[in-house]
Amino acid sequence: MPILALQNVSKSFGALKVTDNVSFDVPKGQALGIIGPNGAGKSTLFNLITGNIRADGGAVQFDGQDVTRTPPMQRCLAGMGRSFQIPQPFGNLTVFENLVVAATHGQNLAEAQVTEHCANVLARTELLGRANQPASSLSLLQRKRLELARAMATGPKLLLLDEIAGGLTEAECDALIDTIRAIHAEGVTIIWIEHVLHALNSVVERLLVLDFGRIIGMGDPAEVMDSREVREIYLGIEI
Ligand SMILES: Nc1ncnc2c1ncn2[C@@H]1O[C@H](COP(=O)(O)OP(=O)(O)OP(=O)(O)O)[C@@H](O)[C@H]1O
Repeated sequence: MPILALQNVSKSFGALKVTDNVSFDVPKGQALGIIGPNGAGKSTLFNLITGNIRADGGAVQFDGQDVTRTPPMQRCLAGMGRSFQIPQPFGNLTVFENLVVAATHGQNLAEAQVTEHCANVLARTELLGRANQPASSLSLLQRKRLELARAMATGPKLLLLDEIAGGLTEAECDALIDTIRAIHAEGVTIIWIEHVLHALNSVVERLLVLDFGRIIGMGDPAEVMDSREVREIYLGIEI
């Protein structure tokens, strides 16, 4: 059974069709990459999956349940965690306090378990040494790590990452990839939108390409990247 299934999901903003009859499944434990030109509808697709925006048509199933009309908070409690393209921590709270907020509200964890759970997430995201620092004082890589940690603190079965590698140096990117790989190895299903293709392709097992809200390619990353339509539309290479 897939952990996530979209069937004919559509969304328009006025006359602009941003999600055009999109259907796909994600098996449990898989890492799926999503690529596409700016404005292709990638973040909108995440918003439809998490419930931040309501689809005009179609259905979303998560972990065997129809969640098409379920609010984002309930989807989070059911096991969907996400990072945002622009990190959105509580700047005045410490790194640890940010995780406590996520763990307390994002999953049904007993109060006595919160501290241990958050310490564990800090270790897995390599933020233990920053635990008592205000979030506003972090470097870009640390803010990306905190964004990942906040999503992990909600105890996700499905982790949605929105351009988490953007703006990092090569070395920082490699360090973040190691962390994401380790999370994936623990069995967390991942859907990752990313423009940094080498980072994405070093983690994902399957690639989905969006263009003007439509899926124009899906499958093995190397085969998808090699297809004529993807090379023409996404990479702008004339064949
Ligand atoms: N709330 C909204 N109201 C109106 N138009 C929107 C809204 N959200 C997104 N759009 C438009 O929908 C289109 C797709 O936006 P979206 O952010 O999903 O693209 P994207 O593929 O994530 O782009 P990028 O790679 O630049 O982040 C864009 O033309 C955008 O301007």
